[in-house]
Amino acid sequence: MKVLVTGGAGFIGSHLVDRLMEDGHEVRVLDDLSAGSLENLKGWIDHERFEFMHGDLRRRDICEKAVKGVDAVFHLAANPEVRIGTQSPELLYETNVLITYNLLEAMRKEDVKALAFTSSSTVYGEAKTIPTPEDYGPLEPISVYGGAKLAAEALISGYAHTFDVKAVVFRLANIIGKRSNHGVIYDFINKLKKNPNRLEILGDGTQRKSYLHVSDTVEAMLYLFKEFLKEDKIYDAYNIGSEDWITVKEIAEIVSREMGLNPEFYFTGGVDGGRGWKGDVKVMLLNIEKAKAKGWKPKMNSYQAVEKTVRELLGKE
Ligand SMILES: O=c1ccn([C@@H]2O[C@H](COP(=O)(O)OP(=O)(O)O[C@H]3O[C@H](CO)[C@H](O)[C@H](O)[C@H]3O)[C@@H](O)[C@H]2O)c(=O)[nH]1
Repeated sequence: MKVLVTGGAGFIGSHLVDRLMEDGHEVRVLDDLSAGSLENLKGWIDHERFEFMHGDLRRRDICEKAVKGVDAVFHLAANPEVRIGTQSPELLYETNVLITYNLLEAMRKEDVKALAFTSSSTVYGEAKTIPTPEDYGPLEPISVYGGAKLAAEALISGYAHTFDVKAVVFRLANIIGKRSNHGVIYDFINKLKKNPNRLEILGDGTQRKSYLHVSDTVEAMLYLFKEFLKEDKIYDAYNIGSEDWITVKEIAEIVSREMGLNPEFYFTGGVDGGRGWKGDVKVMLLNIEKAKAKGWKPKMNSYQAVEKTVRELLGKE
C-alpha cells in the first residue's frame, strides 16, 4: 500500500511511519516541521520506499501534491496543545479544522478513498459516563482544541458519506512515549532539570486521566484500520486508550523517583476547581470495549506507560 502520513515527522506520526516502513509499505510524509523533526525519521530518509515532503497543509496546492497517487492517508498533522485554546483559538482552528478540510478536498480531487484520523478524548468534554464509550452524547467539548477535533471528525464523516471515502476516526487518550516533546511528563522533566528542589504542578494535581504508550497506540491504529477496511462501513470511530488512569500528582512522583530526586511539590491551584488551564478535562477514561472486541488490547497500563516514558525521555531506555 502507498500511504501518506501527515504530521509524520511528529511524535505519534514518526512511530507510525516506523511501523509502516517495517511492514513494507511505501510511505510519503508531509510535515511542516513546526513541531516534528527529521531526526525522528532518520532511519528512513534515504530509503527507496520513503519520501519526505516539507510543507504546510494550510496550502491547498501542497495538499493536492501530497495525496497524489496514494491509496490511503493517515492524518496526524495537528497542533496538539489543549492549553493554547484561550490565547490562540484561530491557530487551533487552522491546524485542526482547516487543514482537515484542505486534505479532504485534495483527496476528493485526487480520488483517494481511505482515511484514518487521529482525534482526541477531548471531544467528549466532561463526560457523565466513565469509562466513556464512542456512542456517548451529546458531545460537548470544553476546550477549543476538543471542539476543533470534533469539527474535523464531523467534516470527515460528511465527506466519507458524500464522496464514498472509507474513513475511520481514532479518539486517543493521552499518548506518551519516546520523541514526545510536549505534555505533562516532558514538562515535569524539564522543570526538574532547571530546579531539582521544587516542582510546580499546574492545577491541584488530582487531574486523573488514562495514558497510553505510543507503541500500543500505533499498533491499535494499524490493526483497527486494517479491520475497518475489511468491513462494509463507510465511517467508524474507535476509542484508543488504556483501561486505567493515573493522577498528575502520581506522575510527578514517578518522574521525581526516576530522576533520583525528592522535590517539594508546589500546586498552583489552577483554574475552575483545580484544572491545569481553562478547558483541561479533569477526569478522562475511555471505554475501549469496541476496539477489544475487534482483537486489540493495550500491553501497558497507565502506570507502566508513564514509567517507561519517563525512562525513555531520560535516555535510560
Ligand atoms: O506542567 C504541567 C503540565 C500538565 N499538567 C497536567 O497534566 C495533565 C495532562 O496534560 P498534558 O498537557 O500532558 O495533556 P492534555 O490532557 O492537555 O492533552 C493530551 O491528551 C489529549 C487527549 O486526551 C489530546 O490528544 C492532547 O493533544 C494531548 O496533549 C493535565 O491535566 C494538566 O493540567 C500539570 O499539572 N502540570
